[in-house]
Amino acid sequence: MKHLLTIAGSDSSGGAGIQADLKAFAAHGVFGMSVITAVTAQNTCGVTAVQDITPEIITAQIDAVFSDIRVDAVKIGMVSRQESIHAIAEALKKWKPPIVVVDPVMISKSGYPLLQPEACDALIKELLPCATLLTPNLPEAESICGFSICTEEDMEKAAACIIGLGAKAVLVKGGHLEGERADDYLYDGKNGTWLPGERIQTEHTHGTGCTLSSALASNLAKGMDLTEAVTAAKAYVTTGIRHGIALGHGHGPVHHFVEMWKNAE
Ligand SMILES: Nc1ncnc2c1ncn2[C@@H]1O[C@H](COP(=O)(O)OP(=O)(O)OP(=O)(O)O)[C@@H](O)[C@H]1O
Ligand SMILES: Cc1ncc(CO)c(N)n1
Repeated sequence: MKHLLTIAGSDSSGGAGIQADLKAFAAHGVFGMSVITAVTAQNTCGVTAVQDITPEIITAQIDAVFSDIRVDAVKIGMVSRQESIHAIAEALKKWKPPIVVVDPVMISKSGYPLLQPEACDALIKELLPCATLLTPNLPEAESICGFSICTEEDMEKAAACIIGLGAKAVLVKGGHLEGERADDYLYDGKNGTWLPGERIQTEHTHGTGCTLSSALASNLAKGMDLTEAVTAAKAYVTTGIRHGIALGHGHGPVHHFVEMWKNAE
């Protein structure tokens, strides 16, 4: 069995963050572990408060896992403070996990900042170069690249810019583009691939980005190549969005289909 670690924030409503990651890991039949970077008070309507975990406790959690257990892949989500980003980058240098998927979380769907403004530079300089694959949405890619992204051509330009900054591969997600499509663009510095996706008309998209990056890390750990891993992860999140759960009064979470136990006997 593959062992996966998520380094991310907790979402009390269970739709995004650590909770989404562990559900996606379970659905992919891998063993999930977690390092919590922040506790958010959050529901389907938005985020009301954030308490960051200290860099020392983040490092201690990472060391506790790696000193005892083989880690086949790491997924990194919300890390809001510069000092926490630095601690994680140092720990990655020390433990050298073979696969690191970085979802550069910046702002929640409801508009709450999950990355402190002064930490954006550290994310670009310290975490981005550790990424086997970086998975920015359009506003995140805009912050990283410093230009606005409105067309598919802009998405391709952003992907090239992010490779130039040191990520080994990048998936620029088109979920925030206007129109009928939710196409994503994968680029590894040599080959570019468009992954077609139809936009599903729904309110219930809480946790799409977290789910996609965790599915991706699982697929890569299981030995799929980049294109296979992204194709399968996009299919997983699309099904999850199609069956989004009308929970609470705001944006309900994507569904995770955990059917593995039926085949376990
Ligand atoms: N309404 C939709 N219909 C179909 N696919 C979608 C829709 N919204 C997003 N996606 C897809 O979901 C995946 C996650 O992308 P998205 O842009 O939503 O991430 P995100 O903004 O980082 O999410 P989060 O807010 O959870 O951080 C991408 O593959 C994207 O194309
Ligand atoms: C903890 C957490 N991580 C990531 C997201 C994605 O937006 C969120 N809403 N909450």
